[in-house]
Amino acid sequence: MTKPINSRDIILGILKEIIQEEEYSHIALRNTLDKYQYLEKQERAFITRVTEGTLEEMIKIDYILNQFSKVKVKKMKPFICNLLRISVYQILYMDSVPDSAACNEAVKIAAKRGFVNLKGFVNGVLRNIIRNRENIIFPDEKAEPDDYLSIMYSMPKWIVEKWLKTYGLEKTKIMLQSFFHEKGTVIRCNTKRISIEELEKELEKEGIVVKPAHYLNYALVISEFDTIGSIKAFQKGFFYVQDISSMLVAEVADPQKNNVIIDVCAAPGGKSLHLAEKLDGSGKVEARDLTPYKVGLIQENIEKSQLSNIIALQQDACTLDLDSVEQADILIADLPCSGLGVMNQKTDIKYKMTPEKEKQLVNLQRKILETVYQYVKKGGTLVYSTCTIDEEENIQNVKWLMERYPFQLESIDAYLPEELRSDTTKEGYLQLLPGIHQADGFFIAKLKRID
Ligand SMILES: C[S@@+](CC[C@H](N)C(=O)[O-])C[C@H]1O[C@@H](n2cnc3c(N)ncnc32)[C@H](O)[C@@H]1O
Repeated sequence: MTKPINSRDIILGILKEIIQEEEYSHIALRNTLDKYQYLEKQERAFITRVTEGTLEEMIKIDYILNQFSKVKVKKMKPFICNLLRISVYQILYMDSVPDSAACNEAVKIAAKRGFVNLKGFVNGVLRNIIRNRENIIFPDEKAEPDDYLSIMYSMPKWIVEKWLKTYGLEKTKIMLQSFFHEKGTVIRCNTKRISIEELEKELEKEGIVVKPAHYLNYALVISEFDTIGSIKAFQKGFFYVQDISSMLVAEVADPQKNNVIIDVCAAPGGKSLHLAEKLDGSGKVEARDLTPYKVGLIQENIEKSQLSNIIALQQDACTLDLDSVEQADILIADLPCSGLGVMNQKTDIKYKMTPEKEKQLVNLQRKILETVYQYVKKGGTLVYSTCTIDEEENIQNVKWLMERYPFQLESIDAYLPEELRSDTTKEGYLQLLPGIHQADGFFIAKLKRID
């Protein structure tokens, strides 16, 4: 008989993929849970909680480990380091796991994985933390606010510094806190297939908890389900998983009958599908992306949606497609970005993004914009969006575009719920901030071609 697989071993495998092999956290976790589908729901929940929790709290956990271990985190063997991290997470954040169990399991795993000589070290560090959990010394909030926020909310210091400068202490704190709140999964009803009331009933029949979402009446928040893929209403294409912020892109774009829409960075297709749905069978949406794999994802979603006015195409947005010049009534530029507005879903982003990578992304965004603006018809619309909250990737790119090319911002107030209207939306752009607004951190600007 094969030995049952230990959940903590599974968690360490996932963390290795994310931290050492640079896999995205949501993909590594999803692939592993798919592989171990036979595990009990409770065990799957434990794996998810410890993996996500350890990643969410990793800067703080490393800070604590450095305080109680002679060998600093940077010098530890990666496997032992991750083993200590998940154990500290269980000790400090999970009442359901007795301290002794977290510690003993860690020691057993160290021995089983060939680190017999480090059993004492693992045991010593963890017992030291258990004994001194009330005596951990953190940076002083008043004297060193950057360090304090960075450690208490496990956010790299360069991000904290940037946000403090742009948004001030109060908003930065709210945003940092928001990444720790469970916000449920937001879905957009495919109103061409089912009404929102019927969808609600279908989901409730499957035992799913359903609540209305903020801002838009065709969106819902769902919880208490195993995986999205296992929900029948999802398999039938009755809804799409999408945050409200992304839905607002189609609202702001405001497509009209027979419009031609080009979405230059479309995979997996959320915004394109929403726009096609709004065109109500008329016009055409070209949903483009860089690789066959990404185009395949869009195709899959088109098939599920059963919409007929949308096609998926492979096209590099940095290369001018002459046939598209001045063809689009609406151009959607939902560009690759640092993703710093969606860190509650993709926890590892904060560790993978760097100021240098962000600069490269700004260059890429500008390269794409200077190519694809040409596809907009005279008098047509360009909607620029990102899922980040850094000004360099957002309003500064919009200004950069307007300085060089014939575009001007246009008020978006008419398309937004009252609570989201402000001076900037009157001017033509919206910066959603996590925790401050009831949506992901996201940026949307609407520009009209004026030559
Ligand atoms: C923010 S995501 C788009 C999300 C999508 N609009 C949606 O709503 O589902 C950015 C996309 O840009 C694509 N991308 C990156 N570089 C690209 C390029 N040079 N040309 C076309 N697409 C690109 C990525 O593959 C990724 O799918």
